[in-house]
Amino acid sequence: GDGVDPAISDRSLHLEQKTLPELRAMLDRGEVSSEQLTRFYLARIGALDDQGPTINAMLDLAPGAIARARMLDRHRYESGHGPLYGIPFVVKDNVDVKGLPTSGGSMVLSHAYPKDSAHMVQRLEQAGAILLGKTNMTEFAASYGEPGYSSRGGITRNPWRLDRSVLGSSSGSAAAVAAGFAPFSIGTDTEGSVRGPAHAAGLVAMRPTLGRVSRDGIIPLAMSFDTPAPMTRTVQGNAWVLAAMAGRDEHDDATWFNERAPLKGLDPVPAPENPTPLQGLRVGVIENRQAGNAEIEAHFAHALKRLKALGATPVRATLERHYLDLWPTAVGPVHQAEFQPQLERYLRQFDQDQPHTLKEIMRRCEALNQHAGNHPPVTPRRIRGMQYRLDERFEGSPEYLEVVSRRLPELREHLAQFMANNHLDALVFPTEACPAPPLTDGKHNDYECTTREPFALGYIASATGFPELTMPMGMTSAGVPVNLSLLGGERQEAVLYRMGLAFMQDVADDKTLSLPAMAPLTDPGRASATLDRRSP
Ligand SMILES: NC(=O)CC[C@H](N)C(=O)O
Repeated sequence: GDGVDPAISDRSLHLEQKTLPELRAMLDRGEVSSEQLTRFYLARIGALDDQGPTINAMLDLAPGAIARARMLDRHRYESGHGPLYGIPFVVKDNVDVKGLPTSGGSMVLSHAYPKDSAHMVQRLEQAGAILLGKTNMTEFAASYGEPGYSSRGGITRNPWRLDRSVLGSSSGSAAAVAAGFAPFSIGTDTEGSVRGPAHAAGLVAMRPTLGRVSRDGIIPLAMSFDTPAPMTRTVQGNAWVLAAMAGRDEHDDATWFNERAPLKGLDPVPAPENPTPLQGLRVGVIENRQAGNAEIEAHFAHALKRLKALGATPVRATLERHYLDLWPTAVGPVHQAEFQPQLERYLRQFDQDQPHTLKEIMRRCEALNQHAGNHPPVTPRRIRGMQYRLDERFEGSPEYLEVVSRRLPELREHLAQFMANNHLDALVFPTEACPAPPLTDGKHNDYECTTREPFALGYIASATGFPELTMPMGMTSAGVPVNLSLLGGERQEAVLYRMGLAFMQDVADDKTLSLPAMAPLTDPGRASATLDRRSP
């Protein structure tokens, strides 16, 4: 390559802090080019991911990103481009990208090259987005007590506090956006794998209605719940990304409704003149949930006041008890039954020398560990977890069929009824009852979590397939962000975005709140180190 462009050596641009809408405006005004942006992010990854704070957010980088950016720059002033044109992004390593392995973080799949890119990756690329690389993740997307760890990538660190977890399993996708490695990322969420990391990293994320976005080309965990989800720092940017990803795909039947009920109302909204833009919207405040942390409760109480000041009507809502404890009766049995057969169906696409069964994956994991001596790359707990999946295969069992054909539809039906009866546009609750936990089990005097299931309410969106928007509502005194969730009715993403836009705007205007408005790791010494290092 050539020398660093003067435009990006100008630290006053603070590209690592720019949100997607800000970058869109800068690109449109010609203040920065896509090539400059791409070089900047690659250099920043080079300086901060494997050295310095060792965020460990990234696995493989995509070759050709700079050439693609240069090509897009040549056509940038032509008409008809959408908001993602020329914008770099990163994607979780359980998503197929042609030319890179889909390893799911596992060393045993580090040479598993997919035949093609996932449908939604193709859609993002058609929209002009530039893939920088794949992100680290909890291996195979399920944690067995070690969120954010993979044998290929090691442990992902939380950019807000390096001794904290960024949760999982979309750990690298969250850390990358928070650390300023890309303005947006794609994660996947089965039972909270995007919402948890968004909470831990202070990001906006939408778990869309199941079927809004195709699951084609993604390592399955449990297809009854799996969905890709966009992660950003703003609500507007998030809506842009979801709109580009969403659509019907003949390879995923769940996407059938996208032509009949497309995403609506996600266009840029002019600055609200109206001080009460949420007038007429009713939010159900779940009364009978488990609290786990005093600071989160204080931020939540404040968030409700703000929603009210914006015109929304908070109403007390008491959920039927079993909605508060969906794992054992609804989510768990499906999760156990679906993983092995769905994974093995996915693995069929790979060449002969790749593993095609869960048993073979386990065998190779064990072989790896034997050669590694004292530091097994695959934790024994994970191998036990896979063994459990092998022992409990019951995709055809009466219990599983009962849950998928009766229980899950009932949960959907009853929740829709509950929201309709109470005229609720959304349910509102803290995304997690506890802040991002310490990375190790060591003593941490500044960590409080008094519930065993901080994510209990997250299973509602998984079990029903209804959309959930999560966004920052404050910072704890320990310096990690905490998020607010809005759970909407089926296909009601637009209403959630409307509320989220007003809420985040209001929060940004409130100078008394210390909010994760900027990417962490922005100290100027590090930024310059970033710029001095050359990218490929
Ligand atoms: N993929 C998922 O949604 C699983 C989430 C869960 N918290 C885990 O890390 O195991």
